[in-house]
Amino acid sequence: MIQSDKGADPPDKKDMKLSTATNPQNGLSQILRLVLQELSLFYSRDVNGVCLLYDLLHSPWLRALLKIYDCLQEFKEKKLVPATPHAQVLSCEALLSAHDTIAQKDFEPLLPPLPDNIPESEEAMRIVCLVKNQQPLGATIKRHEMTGDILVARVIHGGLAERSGLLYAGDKLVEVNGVSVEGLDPEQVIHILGMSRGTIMFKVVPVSDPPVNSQKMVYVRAMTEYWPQEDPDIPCMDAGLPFQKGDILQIVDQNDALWWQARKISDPATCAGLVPSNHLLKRKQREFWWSQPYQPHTCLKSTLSISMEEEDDMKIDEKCVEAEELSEDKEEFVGYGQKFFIAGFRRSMRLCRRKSHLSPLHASVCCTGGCYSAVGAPYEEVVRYQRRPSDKYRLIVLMGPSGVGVNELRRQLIEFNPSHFQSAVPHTTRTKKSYEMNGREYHYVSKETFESLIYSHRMLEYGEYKGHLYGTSVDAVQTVLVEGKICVMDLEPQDIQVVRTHELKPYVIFIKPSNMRCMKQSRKNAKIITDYYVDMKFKDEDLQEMENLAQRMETQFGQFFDHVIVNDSLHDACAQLLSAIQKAQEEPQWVPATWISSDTET
Ligand SMILES: Nc1ncnc2c1ncn2[C@@H]1O[C@H](COP(=O)(O)OP(=O)(O)OP(=O)(O)O)[C@@H](O)[C@H]1O
Repeated sequence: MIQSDKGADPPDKKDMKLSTATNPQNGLSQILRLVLQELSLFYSRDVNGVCLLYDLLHSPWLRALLKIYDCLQEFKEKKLVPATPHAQVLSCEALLSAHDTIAQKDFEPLLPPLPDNIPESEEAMRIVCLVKNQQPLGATIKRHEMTGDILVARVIHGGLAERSGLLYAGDKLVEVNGVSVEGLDPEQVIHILGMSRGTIMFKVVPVSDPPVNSQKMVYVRAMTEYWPQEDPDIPCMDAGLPFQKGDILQIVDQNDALWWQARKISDPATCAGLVPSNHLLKRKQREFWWSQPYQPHTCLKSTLSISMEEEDDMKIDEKCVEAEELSEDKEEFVGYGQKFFIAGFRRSMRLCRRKSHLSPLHASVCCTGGCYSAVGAPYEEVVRYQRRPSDKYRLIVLMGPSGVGVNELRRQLIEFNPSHFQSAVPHTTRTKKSYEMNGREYHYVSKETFESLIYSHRMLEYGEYKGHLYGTSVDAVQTVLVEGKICVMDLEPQDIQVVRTHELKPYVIFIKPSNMRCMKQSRKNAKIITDYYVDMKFKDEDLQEMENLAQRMETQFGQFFDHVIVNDSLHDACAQLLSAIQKAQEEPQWVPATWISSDTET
């Protein structure tokens, strides 16, 4: 006993103090402390059995248990606060009762029990149970050419199979819902799957090396459209992803050289779909192009032949020179009733622009958009670009069918804030008039100088009108941007490729007419600019032509449009234009990846 007495530690006063100080309210801990104090008196007197009781009560586990009890008591008195505001109304009891109800419930559908007659030799098999709901399973199958085995050809990203993490491309299907697939065609397997409801059980031999998708995520802009339903080559039509020109696609899998998996960023929640790879789509485009009846290239058309209509135009042009020049002068002097001069709105400049793509000079120097869409890259890699405040502003390009209001909107924008928005001063080879100033209305240059600017690719757009050349140079645009202003220019769509450089980072806004009924109403007092007439009113044919041209432009060049504005009410269109320009300059936008890599190189 003495030994045990010696052996027993005296009550730890320090420890007890600590527990009293930290928790004076503790009921059981406190009682235990007092009992131990009492016992320590008998302990020294060696009363029979006291040592045993003392050791028991002094044991760490009992003390820990009592501490936990005390803590729980303390929390019981505290008010529990739910983590989310809408859970305020829930009481603790309600939550526990909900939990118990759910825990006791058997949810549908019940998975079938695993077959118990799996032979030893089938160790390498995997049983996969997927619950089919409204969604497709998200996997495609194929037959191995040599062995005839039915294999999982690909697992679609974001689909049911991929989310289960149980099926991989290359897995061999052995059974579907207990039916052996040996000797079956993929179509027959699909039929079995189609007939199945609820749970589908696959027996598979797992691929030895499940593919790992380590490629980085790539985003592309579709430069062409694709309709899987019209493509007989697609391995699985239902898994195809249709897209239109200009759609931004996230390429999530490029493991297959021919068929990539992609999803539209406008629809990120859906599972991916199959799209032709860059290489395959290019091949398809080329095949399609060659299969079309021969059409002389639009570039060549104008150099080779001048149609009767154009010859007529030329005759009429001659007759109208006087009226034209007069009206130009009037335009200059009146200056649109402005308090300040805005360059680039001259009638001659606007008319030459319209004819620019017909010009032989133009044709010999650059290839137009028609060419581009036939043989150009079907996907353009894009990245998110956010202009930094120290960067120059992005060039704003407006385009639309003649008469839609491109110049009206551009003019209103500049008038609204001339210290922020500006046009570039164009170049011309015509002689300066007495009231004009070099560098204000135009930069007046010789024909040789103008042509050298064209051949050195310093002209963004140019054309010939009444024997004179007119155009806008890169430097003229840069002059505006360097001044810290936003340069707004209008452009014919066939010139779009020339401005798409990392230097200018253009943001292209397409101005579109509204429907005929609205246009008839809104354009009652509008004036059209033509080669022959000054201030002519819009006729129904003009509005119809505008609508047709707008459709053609969208079909052919829609992939380049960053934003589309329907110019119905001028007031609304101006407000939309302002807001679009602000977003272009201040919010992240998709731009060609080459613009950004060029930035880092320089
Ligand atoms: N939303 C609108 N509502 C009413 N009139 C409009 C509207 N937009 C433009 N207009 C008028 O339509 C006429 C043609 O517009 P504008 O000259 O800007 O056309 P455009 O697209 O620049 O084509 P072009 O280069 O052939 O002149 C002008 O009289 C203009 O004031």
